[in-house]
Amino acid sequence: MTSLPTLSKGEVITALSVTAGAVAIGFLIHKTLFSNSKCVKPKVNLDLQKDNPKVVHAFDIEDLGDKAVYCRCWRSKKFPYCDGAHAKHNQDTGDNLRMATEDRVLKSSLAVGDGAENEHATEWKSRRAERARAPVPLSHQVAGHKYGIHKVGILQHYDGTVLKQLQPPPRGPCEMQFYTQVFSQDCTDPHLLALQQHLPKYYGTWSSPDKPNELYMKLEDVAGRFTCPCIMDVKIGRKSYDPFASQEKREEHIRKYPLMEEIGFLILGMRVYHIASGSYISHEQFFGRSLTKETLKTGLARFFHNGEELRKDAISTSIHKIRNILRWFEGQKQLHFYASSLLFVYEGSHHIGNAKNGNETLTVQEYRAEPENRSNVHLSSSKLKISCGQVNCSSILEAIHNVRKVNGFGSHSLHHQSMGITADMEAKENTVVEGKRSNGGKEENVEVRMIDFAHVFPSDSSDDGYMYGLRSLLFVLEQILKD
Ligand SMILES: Nc1ncnc2c1ncn2[C@@H]1O[C@H](COP(=O)(O)OP(=O)(O)OP(=O)(O)O)[C@@H](O)[C@H]1O
Ligand SMILES: O=P(O)(O)O[C@@H]1[C@H](O)[C@H](O)[C@@H](OP(=O)(O)O)[C@H](OP(=O)(O)O)[C@H]1O
Repeated sequence: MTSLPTLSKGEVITALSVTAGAVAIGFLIHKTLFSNSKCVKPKVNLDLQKDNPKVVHAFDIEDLGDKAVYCRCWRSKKFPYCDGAHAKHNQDTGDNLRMATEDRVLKSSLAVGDGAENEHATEWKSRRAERARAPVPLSHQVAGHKYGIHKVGILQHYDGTVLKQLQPPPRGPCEMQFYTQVFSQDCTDPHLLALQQHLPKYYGTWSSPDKPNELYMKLEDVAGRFTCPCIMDVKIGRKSYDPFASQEKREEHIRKYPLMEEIGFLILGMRVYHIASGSYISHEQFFGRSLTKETLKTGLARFFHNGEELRKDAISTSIHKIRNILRWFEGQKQLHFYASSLLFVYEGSHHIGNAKNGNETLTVQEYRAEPENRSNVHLSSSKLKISCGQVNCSSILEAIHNVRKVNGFGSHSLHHQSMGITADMEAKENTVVEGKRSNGGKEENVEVRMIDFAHVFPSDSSDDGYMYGLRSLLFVLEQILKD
């Protein structure tokens, strides 16, 4: 048996020190390289929802108001909202946390009373309000031009009106000129006054603060007061191009719908509310162009069929309204309308009388009482003066003529003629007070309005092409009713 060497006291102490050092170094190496505990760092979240794998808070942007001040130190008693706990945390630890400092945080800046931050909050508030007021594409546009990369057409203003961007000259300025004259406060021309009731109301011009040079016409939304509006756009007249159209444009229009001359109208688009499915069926321009003399009646009838029944009430009210428009045309010889449309709207929902209160949209009287809008009209008038030289209602013929001349286009004869205006005077009785009619529920559930006036020309004869179209349309509608 081998005996262990005997160590002196000094040797024992040295050996123990070396061993302890080696163990300590080994422990440190192990801890650094292998131990899980290397991940254990001071925690941000000390005690909030510890049984939850992830603490998530979602906020609706619309709900963000003055209380949108969020805790970032995770020590708030009101978490996720800030209670000022970060101040103590910063003091204790030398940290530099603060409440959430996003754009939407209003309370922080307001509470602090810091001028710059208040300005920031005010600016944010106004940006938010601006965003909420930004126009959106009109959801119920059934035909017409669409512009720009996003192919946006008519817009919907937050106040319920629609915005139609001015088309390039001469169309846009001519259309604006036409609306301005018809709805001028100084207007005394009985024909124009009588025409008001057949048009969407005109509320002057509008432009966005970002793009003040893009001018829009602000118009009554003809479908705005309906719950489930069925809408159809029908172009009226034997020619869909004006007398100054190039040969190329004439040929293109004739090629697109050779029957226009004979039929006198063309369905540009429609959407119909189908009761059973609770959804809209839409037809675009190709549908209208595919209709022949044989299929025209059934094609047109589609607009009045809700999948369950033919809405004869809507047809007869439409006929009544078209007759009123025809009467206006029979009494005037000063304007010719090309490529202009009739916009049909009827209430598609089950309950007749469902149309929203007509007074929800501005009446002309209300508009006239509104100073902001009045200044808009002055703006448009002064712009017009530059191009037309005048805005007096009595001189609509010269004004339209001038717009066309300024833009290098010709004009029809400028002769004024005095004519029988009995029918117009009758119609004038009803002028302007749309939405306050008292002739029963049915009328209020149907609209037939003239729209699209980019090609209106002064004349000294009656507009036979347009009247032909109206009579033809009346004939087909009456046939549908009879059948
Ligand atoms: N005042 C209005 N109220 C409701 N909808 C409207 C109104 N004006 C236009 N619309 C919608 O926008 C569509 C196009 O309108 P409008 O005919 O004025 O535009 P446009 O671009 O000049 O047409 P086009 O390409 O036929 O010349 C209409 O078919 C209709 O759906
Ligand atoms: O229905 P589509 O096939 O889109 O055809 C357009 C439609 O006829 C428009 O009414 C017309 O504008 P105007 O009524 O102002 O003439 C436009 O002419 P444009 O191409 O000259 O703009 C046509 O292209």
